[in-house]
Amino acid sequence: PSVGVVGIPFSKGQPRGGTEHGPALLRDYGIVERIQDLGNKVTDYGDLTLDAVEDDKPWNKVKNPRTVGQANRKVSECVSKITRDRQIALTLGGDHSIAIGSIHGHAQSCPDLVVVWIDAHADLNTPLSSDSGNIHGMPLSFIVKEMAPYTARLPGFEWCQPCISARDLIYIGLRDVDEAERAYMTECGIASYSMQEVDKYGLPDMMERVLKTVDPTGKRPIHLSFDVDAMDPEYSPSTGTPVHGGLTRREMYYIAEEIAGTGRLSCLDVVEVNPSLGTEADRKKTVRTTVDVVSHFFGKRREG
Ligand SMILES: CN[C@](CCCC[B-](O)(O)O)(CCN1CCCCC1)C(=O)O
Ligand SMILES: [Mn+2]
Ligand SMILES: [Mn+2]
Ligand SMILES: [Mn+2]
Repeated sequence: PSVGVVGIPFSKGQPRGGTEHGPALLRDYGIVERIQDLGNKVTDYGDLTLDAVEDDKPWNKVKNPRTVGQANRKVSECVSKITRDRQIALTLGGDHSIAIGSIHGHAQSCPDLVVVWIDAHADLNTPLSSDSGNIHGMPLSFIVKEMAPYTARLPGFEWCQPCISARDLIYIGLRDVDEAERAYMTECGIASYSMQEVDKYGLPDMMERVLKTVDPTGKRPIHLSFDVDAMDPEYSPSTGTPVHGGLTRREMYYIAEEIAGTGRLSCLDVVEVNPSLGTEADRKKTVRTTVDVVSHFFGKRREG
């Protein structure tokens, strides 16, 4: 298959500087070559140029709304182009707010996509419900149509229309969900396989249920949004919002191999690697694990 890689050096969806260096670090550790060596045809589109918007005052408590909105408009245009050319888009973040643009852009060329969101968090707060005001905790509230009654239109997001239904979204790995997010998930009927279900069903059964729930006909393009904090901090310590009790390296390999096995992966976001956090050893461990996991999304199989 052919893959289009784009770096999204962005950190304004959250307060910890460093995620803007994610794309460079992932490239330094050979993420492009690893995918090429697996027989994929890879086009590297380089990094987007993302500027801060002057005088970008908060909206209520929400920080950097115009800067995040403007950046995601560029992400949407880029991902729309890559997926329109029938390439699998690989977006290298950057914080998770970039998923607003990547799903929006992907949906322009693949309107029947489904979203598998692998994360410790639901990222379903709205500009009104968020206690942090960090947009990386809100991306899905801009994207899920059923969230419209609970959210607000922000300056900088005039271009962004919700583009998926709640039934086209499913979570894996949740273990730190805010009260409001839990309520929205119930209200909108969004399916989720938290770490409790991972333990209850075990990965093989769970992955079968995940794919049957969100794509029963087994025909729809998959948008996989991978927040590295879904993994246990033992494997990915250098990330902004680590939560204990996460997925192991082996579990991520299995999930990635199952998704790759569908042959329908159409866009993969890899977000929230923050090289500025933790020790040098933490940084190395985080990026090496992430590059390894990504190779399993693009054809690496332990069976050979
Ligand atoms: C759980 N929601 C948080 C974290 C969002 C993480 C975003 B991700 O992209 O990394 O997944 C935390 C909200 N607060 C809960 C109460 C204690 C302080 C943080 C938020 O800021 O909305
Ligand atoms: Mn996230
Ligand atoms: Mn997260
Ligand atoms: Mn995170």
